[in-house]
Amino acid sequence: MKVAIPNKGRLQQPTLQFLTQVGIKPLASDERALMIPTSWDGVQLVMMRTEDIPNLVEAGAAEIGITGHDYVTESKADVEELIKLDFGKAKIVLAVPQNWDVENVEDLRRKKNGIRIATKYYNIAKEYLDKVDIDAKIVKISGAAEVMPSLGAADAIIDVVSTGTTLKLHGLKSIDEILQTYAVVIGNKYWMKSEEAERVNLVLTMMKGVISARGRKMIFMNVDDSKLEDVISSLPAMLSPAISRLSKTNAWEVITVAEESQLPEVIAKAKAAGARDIVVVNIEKVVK
Ligand SMILES: Nc1ncnc2c1ncn2[C@@H]1O[C@H](COP(=O)(O)OP(=O)(O)OP(=O)(O)O)[C@@H](O)[C@H]1O
Ligand SMILES: O=P(O)(O)OC[C@H]1O[C@H](OP(=O)(O)OP(=O)(O)O)[C@H](O)[C@@H]1O
Ligand SMILES: [Mg+2]
Repeated sequence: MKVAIPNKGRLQQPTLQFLTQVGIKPLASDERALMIPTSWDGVQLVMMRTEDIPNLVEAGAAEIGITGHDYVTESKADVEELIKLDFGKAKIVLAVPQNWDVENVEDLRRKKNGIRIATKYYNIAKEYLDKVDIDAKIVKISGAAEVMPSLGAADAIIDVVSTGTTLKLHGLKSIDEILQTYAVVIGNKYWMKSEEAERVNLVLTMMKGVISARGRKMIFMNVDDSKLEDVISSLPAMLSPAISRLSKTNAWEVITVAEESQLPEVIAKAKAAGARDIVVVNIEKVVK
């Protein structure tokens, strides 16, 4: 089976890191190779422009692919978004010059008719502008949108923002948020019927396992017999905490899983209930 992944750009490194955790490690090959074998027998990586991945997965170039939700929306490709990933997070916004007396879309609508908006997201922009009833001309570009207003090539832009540094640097401000974006695993509509269906299914299961393990920790602790009930009732768990007898004392080892964000609270409660020797361990995968 083939997995389409970005051949460069912001999503490439996090995608490779994610795949390594899934168990798909690219095997050394020519640096310029666009088709790469991996440590997972029968799984090949195909390197493509992030923007092209939705259409190419629709066309059957790969069973699944990793790209941005923004590009899936923009392309209108007939693919399924199978797994929402926890990287590549950003927003698509409408931005205007900071010195404009415009704070929101209503102000912009009042300002003038026929403004020019530079963007690489033509379809997203068109749909949005129709929805908010702004009469604009879209100037289609393929990058560097932020510089267009100062060059006089456009009045405003629709572009991707994460920290907002680039907007600020070019004297622009966001006045509306159009779309939240993130990396996604997409699938060809027909993969389930392909010869590779079984392998694809297993890869997807492992991908989901990695995502649901993120942000979770495994906790081990020792608890005396007399405190066992109190400690167990203080703990969160996927189903319920596990217990096993310690070999030499009248005590137990209690094991559970908790959200990393809740760890300080969970540990404090367990300690107060009588737990000791608390050990926190990373989880690699949680397969449901
Ligand atoms: N701060 C950000 N700026 C741009 N894109 C981001 C950001 N954060 C996440 N992304 C996402 O990364 C993807 C952009 O990847 P893409 O490879 O097309 O562009 P790039 O990383 O800017 O590289 P290049 O423009 O050099 O080709 C999009 O899906 C986008 O939503
Ligand atoms: O809100 P910020 O954190 O400033 O990020 C936004 C910037 O990041 C992207 O460019 P990228 O760095 O990917 O380079 P590019 O212009 O070559 O696409 C995007 O096109 C913006 O310019
Ligand atoms: Mg870019």
